[in-house]
Formats: sequence, C-alpha cells, structure tokens
Amino acid sequence: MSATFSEVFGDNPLHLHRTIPLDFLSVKTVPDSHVWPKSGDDLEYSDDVFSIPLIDLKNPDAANQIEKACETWGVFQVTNHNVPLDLLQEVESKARSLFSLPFEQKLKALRTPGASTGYGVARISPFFNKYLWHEGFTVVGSPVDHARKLWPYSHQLFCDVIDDYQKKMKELARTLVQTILNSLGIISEDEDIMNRMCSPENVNTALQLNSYPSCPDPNRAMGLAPHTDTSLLTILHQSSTKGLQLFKEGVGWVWVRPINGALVVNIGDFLHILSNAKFPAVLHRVVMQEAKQRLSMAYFYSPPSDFRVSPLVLDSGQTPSYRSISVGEYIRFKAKDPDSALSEIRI
Ligand SMILES: O=C(O)CCC(=O)C(=O)O
Ligand SMILES: [Fe+2]
Repeated sequence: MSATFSEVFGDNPLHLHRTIPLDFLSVKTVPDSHVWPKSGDDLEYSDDVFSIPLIDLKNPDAANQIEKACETWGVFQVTNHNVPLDLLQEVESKARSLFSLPFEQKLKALRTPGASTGYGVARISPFFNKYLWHEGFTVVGSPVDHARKLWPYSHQLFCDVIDDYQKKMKELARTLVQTILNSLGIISEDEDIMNRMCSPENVNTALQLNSYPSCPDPNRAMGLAPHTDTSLLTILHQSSTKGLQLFKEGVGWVWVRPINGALVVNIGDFLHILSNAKFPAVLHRVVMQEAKQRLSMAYFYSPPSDFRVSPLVLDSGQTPSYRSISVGEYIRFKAKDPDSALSEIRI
C-alpha cells in the first residue's frame, strides 16, 4: 500500500493546518482527508527475506555487530538492554490508557502552537497533503503538567512510570552512542566529546507516545509518513502489532518485526552527519497493516542545542560530506522543510 515520499509531499507543505487529531472512535470509514494514494512501486517484503539485525548487548561481540548494523542498515534491535520487561509493559499500558481517554479529555492536554509537549498530531503532519492515522503525546522532562489535566486526581503513577522509563532510556542511549562513537574511533581522538555532546544534564531528549488507532480500512490509511529522526539515535518500543517499515536502498520497504522485549534502535540525522554519512539516517514509516490499534514509544536522544555537529573525519584524504551546523539551527531547518534539511548542509 501507500504512496512514495515525493508523491504526497506537497509543493505547499503548510496547506493543511489541522493540529488536532481526528476523533478516530467517532468514524466508521476512513474520511477522504485520510485516504492515501496507493502506488505500485513500493516493494514490501512481508516475510523475513531481509531481517533487521538482532543484537544481544551481553554478547562480547555486540560492539562489532552494532557497527556493522549501523553501516548496513542504520537500524537494529537489541535485547539484554537493561530495561526491565515489566517497565516496557507498564509504559505501554500507560500509553494505552492515555489514548483510551474520551476525546474531549485528551484535548485538555492539547499541544499548543509553538509548544513541544502534549497531545496532538505528528510533527511531520503539516508537510503532507493527507492526514495520518495517528495521535501522539510528547513528553519533554516531567509529564506532570499535562498528566494533571488528563487525570486531575490520579496522575502520579503515570508520571512515575514515564520518569522511570525516561531514566532507563537515557542510560541506554548514552551507552549506545558511546559504543558507536568508539567504533568510529572518535572517542580516542576526542575524549571529551561524550561530556560535551551527551552530558546527562544538557542532552536533549523527548519521549513520544504514538497511537495508531484501530482503522476500518487499514490499506487506505497511513500511520506515519516516511521521515528520518532529528536525533543522534532513537530507541523505540513497539507493541506486538506490526506497522514499522524502513526504506533500504536498492530493496524497498522492509518490516521491522515486533520482538517481545526487544527495543529498536535507529540512527538519526545527527549520527549520520557525525559519521560523515557512513551510517544512514534511516527513512522509516508506519503503515496500517492490521485493523487493530498499534502503540509505540519513541525516545529521541540529541545533543544540546548549541552543540555543533560536523562530520568527524579521521582518515586523511576523506572529505567531509556536510558542513558544520549547530543542533538548534538544524532543528529549525528540519521544522521548515524535513525533506531538504540534510541536503541544505551537504557540501
Ligand atoms: O511507531 C513507530 O514504530 C515509529 C515511530 C516513529 O518513527 C517516530 O515517532 O518518529
Ligand atoms: Fe521516527
């Protein structure tokens, strides 16, 4: 199903202005505004012809496997990641209760224009001519202000689970970035880079809870349109319903199968730039494969806004593919036009 990026990427990207998701429970058919064109050229491998690397972080060879996976895929799944399975289940169940609230209740926590947190449509939504079959809830730091609006008398447990989850994600993200920079030989050249780029106090993080509501006609709807993440890397927990696909050059759209207890890690724009394009910033999307609701929790891990990202080219003779740019400036480029931010800084 579904259309290619360019097909739906309008000339006038701000053509649609809806910031409030559809009240999905109230519709019996997919409205025209949410019907995506079908294009015949999407190759989809529904079986395991190509499978994303699954890496056991306790394996002594894990660092090697991560480097290879970053280079070949830009994405991998990890087990033995030190995030307890019951915490994964709890965060999923909290997300489920949030999105199950009555529509009017969710609107009390609506993300306001210019703000980054709360309930709303996907950030990339305004850049497409069709709406997505998606609703999201974004957390930066503590979720308490919005949680209080959603559950005036009983938000504490939600906040505790979200805090706990973010803490675990932050540790895991740091370990993964460190492993990846080590594999590129960067840390031995610049010992201080982890402190400047990923100090726990200054690192930029966001947790995005995603719901792809149950859909009366999944083949005609799009969960999340193709995009790359504005992060060093993103760690994703997906519920057992399949939907995530990544675009592999020369192959097409490949499924990222849900594996119970495993987390999906994908390279975002910043590690792509730092690696001088050695690691792809993987283009991914969510298709509506099944009629039932799908949930995911994406944790974005990025350097502080004033950190300058540039290709860390170590081999003499290698030329940088991107110019240096501050994280803050890159985020502004991306917010203006997600499709051309990387090419904007390509040398
Ligand atoms: O729901 C998913 O599997 C992917 C979510 C995602 O790509 C995002 O939130 O950026
Ligand atoms: Fe994403």
